[in-house]
Amino acid sequence: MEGQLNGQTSVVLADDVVRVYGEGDTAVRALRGVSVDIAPGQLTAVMGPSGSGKSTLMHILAGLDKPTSGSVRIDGTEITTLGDNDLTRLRRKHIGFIFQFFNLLPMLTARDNVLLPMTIAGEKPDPAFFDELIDRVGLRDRLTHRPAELSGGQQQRVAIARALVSRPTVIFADEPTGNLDSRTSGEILNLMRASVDDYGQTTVMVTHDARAATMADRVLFLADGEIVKETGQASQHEILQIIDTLDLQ
Ligand SMILES: Nc1ncnc2c1ncn2[C@@H]1O[C@H](COP(=O)(O)OP(=O)(O)OP(=O)(O)O)[C@@H](O)[C@H]1O
Repeated sequence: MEGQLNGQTSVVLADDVVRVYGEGDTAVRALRGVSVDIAPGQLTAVMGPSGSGKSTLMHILAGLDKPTSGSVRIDGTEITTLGDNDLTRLRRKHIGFIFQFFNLLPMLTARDNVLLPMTIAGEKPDPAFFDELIDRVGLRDRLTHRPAELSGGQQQRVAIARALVSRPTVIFADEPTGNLDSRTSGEILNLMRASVDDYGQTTVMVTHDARAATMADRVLFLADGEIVKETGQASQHEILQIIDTLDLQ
C-alpha cells in the first residue's frame, strides 16, 4: 500500500488487520482482514450491525488494542510493534477520543477536563486557540461547572473540546451521539462537522445512526469483521438503502 488516497497522504493506514479473541473452539474472528486508508481533513463514519467489529477496529486503529496480525500506521509510524511507553506518547500526540458516555472526570471542572490530556502530557495549550475553542463549543459560561452540573450535550461538548485542544492528527469518536436526544445529537454532529471544515480535523466516527452518517465525507460499512461496502457523502435515504440491501440491520 502506498498510503495515498486521492493524492493525499493517509493519516491512518490499516493493512489486512485481523483480530481474533480467544482460542480454539471458542475463538471469535472479530476482524477478518480489514484494510482502510483514512485521508486527512475528512470525517469518516463506520457503520455496521452490532457485533460486526466496529469497536474492535476503532480500538486497534487508535492503538488501544493490538491486532492478531496486520499493520496499522498513524502518521507514518507503525504502531502495532511499539512498546507501551512509545505508544502512550504517540497516542498523546496524535490521537483524541470522544466516547458515548463522555468519560469526563467528575471531580474536575469543565475547564480542567478539557485541559487534562495536555496537563498529563506536561504541555500548555495555545491560549488563543483554547479561547476560540471554548466559544466554538459554547462552554464559555460553563467552564467552572463539574460534569454533574452539566447536561449530556454540554458534557459531550467538553469531551469534544478535550479531544480538539491538542490538535491531534486524528479523533476517534465511538457513538458520540448514542446517549443524546435527537436535537442535542444534531448540535453535537454539527460541531464535529465544523471541526473538520474549520480546523481540518481528521475524524473517524462509529455510529448506528444513518442521520449521523450523512454528515460524513465517507461511510464504511462493516459486516462480520469485514468492510463490505463504502460510499462517499450520502443522503439518509442512500445510507438506509445500503443497510437494507446488504441486510446490515
Ligand atoms: N474482549 C472480547 N472477548 C471476546 N470476544 C469479543 C471481545 N470484544 C468483542 N468481542 C466479539 O468480537 C465481535 C466484534 O465486537 P465489537 O464490539 O467490535 O462489535 P461492534 O460492531 O462494535 O458491536 P456494537 O455495535 O454492539 O458495539 C463480537 O462478536 C464480539 O462478541
